Amino acid sequence: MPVSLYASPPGVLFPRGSPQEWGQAARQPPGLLPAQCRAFSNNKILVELDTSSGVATMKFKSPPVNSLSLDFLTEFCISLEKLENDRACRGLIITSAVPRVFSSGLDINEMCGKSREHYAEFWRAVQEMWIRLYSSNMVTVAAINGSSPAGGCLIALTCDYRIMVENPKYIIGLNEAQLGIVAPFWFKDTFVKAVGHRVAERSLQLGLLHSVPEAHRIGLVDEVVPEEKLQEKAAAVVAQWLALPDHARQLTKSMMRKAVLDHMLAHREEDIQNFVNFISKDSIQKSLSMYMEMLKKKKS
Ligand SMILES: CCCCCCCCCC/C=C\CC(=O)SCCNC(=O)CCNC(=O)[C@H](O)C(C)(C)COP(=O)(O)OP(=O)(O)OC[C@H]1O[C@@H](n2cnc3c(N)ncnc32)[C@H](O)[C@@H]1OP(=O)(O)O
Repeated sequence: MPVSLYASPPGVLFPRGSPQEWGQAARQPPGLLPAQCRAFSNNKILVELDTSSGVATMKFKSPPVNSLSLDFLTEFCISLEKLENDRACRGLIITSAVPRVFSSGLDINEMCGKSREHYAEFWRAVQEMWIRLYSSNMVTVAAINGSSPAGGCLIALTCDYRIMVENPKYIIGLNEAQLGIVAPFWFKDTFVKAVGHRVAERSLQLGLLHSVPEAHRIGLVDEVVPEEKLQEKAAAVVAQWLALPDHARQLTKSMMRKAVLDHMLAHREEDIQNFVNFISKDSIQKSLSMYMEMLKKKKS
């Protein structure tokens, strides 16, 4: 019997209704998937569950860069909730269906020129995503097949294990400082837990985006593999973790993560107010606009 880490997840984000109804229309037509496979999909995410192994693969499919918009985050949380409530699912591999990018992080458009109410709603959705993934009962593995800055890196850090594809063009890290913004305390805590205080402090202050070998060296990713080996490796890692009794692994996970999770939950509303006040400042809006301009110029 799975042990619930947080028996009643916060769930403030969702329009209450039936999560079962969601995605039905997008189910794969019969015959395209093996009998032991179930799939559901929405605009931005595809999930395939292999019921024989109990492992689901979640693929981000929101081109051009899988940025974490409010819609994306909502669909992500609903997908996580569905899997968490599905007794057939014990493990989750998160990866990207968009070439060369795992996720570009929070959608900067959601943080520019919007109302305070919008910023609050957006930030609550970012928190919700992290809470659900960080407290998940499932074994979670990030199969990072592309660049993964800022919020994209946070998703990977929030998983139990990270495997990244070796590619000299891919980068990963919490680069918020480079945008003139600040990674909040729970991003920082998640990072510190993975790489240790000294490495995290230097990386955060400088807003570093690490190459794949460097990310491996500092412990930001656990393993590096060639692209063609990624799915096989991720499946092997999940199988290894799932070989343990669920209750022992889940309680251990809960114990290891409790302090960080409790700290965040205790300061959730304050964190939303901090975000809204911070992001509404003219100087921050200017920094973000300049960063977006820079991204666009880089292309031309
Ligand atoms: C006191 C403390 C209080 C606490 C305050 C809290 C403050 C806020 C904390 C916020 C926390 C997290 C922040 C983030 O996650 S911000 C997002 C940071 N992300 C990045 O810096 C990544 C930027 N993108 C890239 O580097 C590259 O796009 C890429 C991912 C490496 C891919 O490169 P590419 O060459 O394949 O693609 P590119 O041509 O650059 O981009 C294609 C189009 O996508 C647009 N775009 C890219 N990233 C984003 C994004 N994050 N949001 C929105 N749009 C994005 C890009 O502009 C291109 O658009 P277009 O085609 O030109 O229109």
